[in-house]
Formats: sequence, C-alpha cells, structure tokens
Amino acid sequence: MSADAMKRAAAAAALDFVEPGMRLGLGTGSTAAWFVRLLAEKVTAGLDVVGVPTSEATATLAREVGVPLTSLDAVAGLDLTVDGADEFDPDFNLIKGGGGALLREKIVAADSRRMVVITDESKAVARLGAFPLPIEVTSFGAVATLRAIAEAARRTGHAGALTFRAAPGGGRFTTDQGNAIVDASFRQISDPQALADALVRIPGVVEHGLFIGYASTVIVAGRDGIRRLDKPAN
Ligand SMILES: O=C[C@H](O)[C@H](O)[C@H](O)COP(=O)(O)O
Repeated sequence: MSADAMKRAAAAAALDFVEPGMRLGLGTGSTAAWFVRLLAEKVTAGLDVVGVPTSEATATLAREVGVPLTSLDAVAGLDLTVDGADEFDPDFNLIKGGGGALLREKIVAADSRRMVVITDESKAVARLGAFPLPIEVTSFGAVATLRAIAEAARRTGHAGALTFRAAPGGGRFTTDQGNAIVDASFRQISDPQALADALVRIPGVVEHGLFIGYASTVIVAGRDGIRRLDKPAN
C-alpha cells in the first residue's frame, strides 16, 4: 500500500464513528483531507452532518466537495473531531501542527466530545520529538519569545535547535491567525506535560503542538491493514 493509500484507508475507517446529525470537527493535513473527501461522498448519499473546519485549507476543500460547514460559535459543542497527527506515542499524546493549523485544531478538539486521530504506521513513536514540535508565537517580539522558549525547554530538560518556519515563497510562514511558527527540534521529549506547562506560561506563545489528553482513539494504517487503538478509560 502506498503512503497515500494508507492515509485514505485510515480516513475511511474513521467514517465508522460518524452518525447522522453529528457536528464534526474537520482536521487539517493530507490525511484529514481524505476524511473530508470520503465524508463528502456520504453527504452526497444523504448523510446529514455539519462540519467545523480547522483551517482555511480545510474550509476550501469542504466547500469544493460539498461538506456543509458551520462555525464553532454557532453550535453548542462538537460530537466528534477527526484529525491527523505528525506523531503519536503509546500514551495517546500527539505532536500536531506540521501544516501550521495547531491552534484551530486544538480549539476544535477541546470543544469535541471525542477525538479520533487518523494516522499511518510512520507516525508511531515510543517517545515524541523526532518530528520538530511546532510552537505558534505572535509576530510581535518573536525573537524574544524564541529565547524564552529555549529557556523553558532548558528548565524542563529539553534542548535542540529552534527555527522560525519559512514560507514557501520566502520570509516567515504565517498561520491562519497571522502568527509565526517556531519549530523546535528536541528529538526526544522526555516530559511532554512539563514542557507543555512551561510553554503556555510564555506570553508570546499562542499555542504549541503537544496534544495531551485529547485523542481517545488512534487509527493506524499499515502495510498489513488497519489497527484501531483505544485509550483505556481512566
Ligand atoms: O497542522 C497540521 C496538522 O496538525 C496535521 O494534522 C498534521 O500535520 C498531519 O498532517 P498529515 O496528515 O498531512 O501528515
């Protein structure tokens, strides 16, 4: 199975969680895009759902393929969010934000009763950090914020190169909110919760890509088929 076929297979498996009348969080990225396309086929066949997109890119795709959209402010919470991830660990912690959509993704996931993550086997890690951690920062004072991130990382036992993400056309990448992204190459995140707690205390940090306690199910597509991992109830 090709990498793209695995993403499609994971997205197709997530359709099993969708029920008529649901309000859905629609993730961002190449795997989540497959979910939006496959969901559109169900909508065309009569499924009644409404989605809240986590990025302008997902909103554009959803409109193109015919998934009805609403805003988070127009509904009283979401039933289910289906989204991709850049990494997941055995505790269902995630790194997200490779596409820069982490802020809206986290807001939407936080307002959802359930988050199903669609991935392929390349995203499974014993410990987070091989994928650089995206940290969204305000443009104002971005360099000072980067220094504060380095200090917070040091205090929590993490170190590595911190770089502003570049836009494809040059200059700094900006998110849908007009913020910058710092990519932190920690390689090994030994204490995700301590790092997350330290990052949110920095004034210029808008949000970070550590998703701790959000995912309840991870669907993993591999060359041998689909595996569904369910987080044990507390
Ligand atoms: O900002 C982007 C999101 O967090 C994506 O869900 C994540 O980067 C995974 O994307 P993909 O499915 O393209 O690997």
